[in-house]
Amino acid sequence: MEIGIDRDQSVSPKPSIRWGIVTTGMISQWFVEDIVLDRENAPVAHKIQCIGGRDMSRCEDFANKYCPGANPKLYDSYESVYNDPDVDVVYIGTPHAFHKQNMLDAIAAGKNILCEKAFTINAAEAKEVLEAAKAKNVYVHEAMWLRHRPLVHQLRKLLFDEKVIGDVYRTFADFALEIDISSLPPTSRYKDISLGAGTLLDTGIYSLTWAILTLDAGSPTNSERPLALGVQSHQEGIEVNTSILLHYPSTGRQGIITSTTQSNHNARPFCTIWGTNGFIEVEGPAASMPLSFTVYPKVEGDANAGPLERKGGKKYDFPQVGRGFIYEADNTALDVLAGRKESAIMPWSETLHVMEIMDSIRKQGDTFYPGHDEALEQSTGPVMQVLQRLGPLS
Ligand SMILES: NC(=O)C1=CN([C@@H]2O[C@H](COP(=O)(O)OP(=O)(O)OC[C@H]3O[C@@H](n4cnc5c(N)ncnc54)[C@H](OP(=O)(O)O)[C@@H]3O)[C@@H](O)[C@H]2O)C=CC1
Ligand SMILES: O=C1OC[C@@H](O)[C@H](O)[C@H]1O
Repeated sequence: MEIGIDRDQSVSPKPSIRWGIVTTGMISQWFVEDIVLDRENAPVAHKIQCIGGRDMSRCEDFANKYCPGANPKLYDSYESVYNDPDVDVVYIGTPHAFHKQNMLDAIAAGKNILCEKAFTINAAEAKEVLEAAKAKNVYVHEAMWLRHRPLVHQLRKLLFDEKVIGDVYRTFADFALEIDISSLPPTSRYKDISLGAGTLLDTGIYSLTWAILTLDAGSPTNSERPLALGVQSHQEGIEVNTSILLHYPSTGRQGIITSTTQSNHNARPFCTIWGTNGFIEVEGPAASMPLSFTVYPKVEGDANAGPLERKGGKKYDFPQVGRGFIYEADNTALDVLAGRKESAIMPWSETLHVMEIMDSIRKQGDTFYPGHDEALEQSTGPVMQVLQRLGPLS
């Protein structure tokens, strides 16, 4: 069957896309529940063509619970999803450590891919995947769903086109999620280093994304490489706290970025952006799920004389459909149907850009993933590179 021909044109005369879902885990559940929602104005009809997992009974339960009525094929292997000729695009929801191999396998079978964040464990793995995708001429897209939200597009328009807060100079962003590592089973993806456990790749990536989106007007196609200084702390060998200072040399803009699994107490708001004429607070349950932002004028007065009152702001609300996965799903479908190989919202260069910044932070923070990071561990870190450039200190 050709891509994009809806099998039931009488009911839904719109383009359609057939998804092969890899894993029955939590994110696959969230993603599938959203994309099968009945939406009047959906630009694409999303079909769950098949579901692949390591266990057939989990696949059955998944299909019954999260896409009843979709009648997908069920497979007890991921390979069967890659080899299903009726799949237009594969959604990969395994833990980060498997993303590289899963994507290489899907690419070898000639499949288009939407793969969960973090795209891979490090930038070298990301390059390997993207080179394979290029050679095979398939679509690959990192599922950084945040970037697809209408809220983000509106916020960046106000920031960089309309300059509603003047010239941006600073952003704070936080992602806090309380996960008691010691009480988790050793097989949990939050505890098992071989699955990619650690806050930066899991949730710090959102805080970093907020800083990039609000400090770098050139993102995603012409991103500037910021200076990134990071510290990380560990519990039972797992990175549980990351704090990063970002500095953009061309503008002097700075970001303070944090992620932790030691507290549920997210910064409120989870993101604040300051400019020369005002500031913006972004709110929502977490940095992955922004629901509104408020634009405030600059707070005037002498801070030394006492606490200063903020003046009333203008609030922009963005009620989401489902959990908010439809935006990346619709855009992915439209890309694939149009024959594009990259997403304009999260192009390959931006995935590499983010992975390279995270590599640099992990190098400084002494967080390495065995079996993935040997080259990174042996490389010269960013702080040493600066010291070497400066020469001997007298
Ligand atoms: N965009 C977002 O908001 C979110 C994204 N994520 C991302 O999604 C990915 C998966 O996270 P999440 O769904 O929470 O993880 P889960 O642990 O809930 O699911 C992962 C699934 O991967 C499969 N799997 C294959 N091998 C293993 C293994 N050795 N150990 C554990 N699972 C294995 C399993 O599915 P099966 O048995 O069916 O093969 C498992 O259910 C991560 O990369 C994460 O960063 C996660 C949460 C939210
Ligand atoms: O992407 C994510 O967002 C929500 C978090 O709960 C989860 O750990 C993370 O993977």
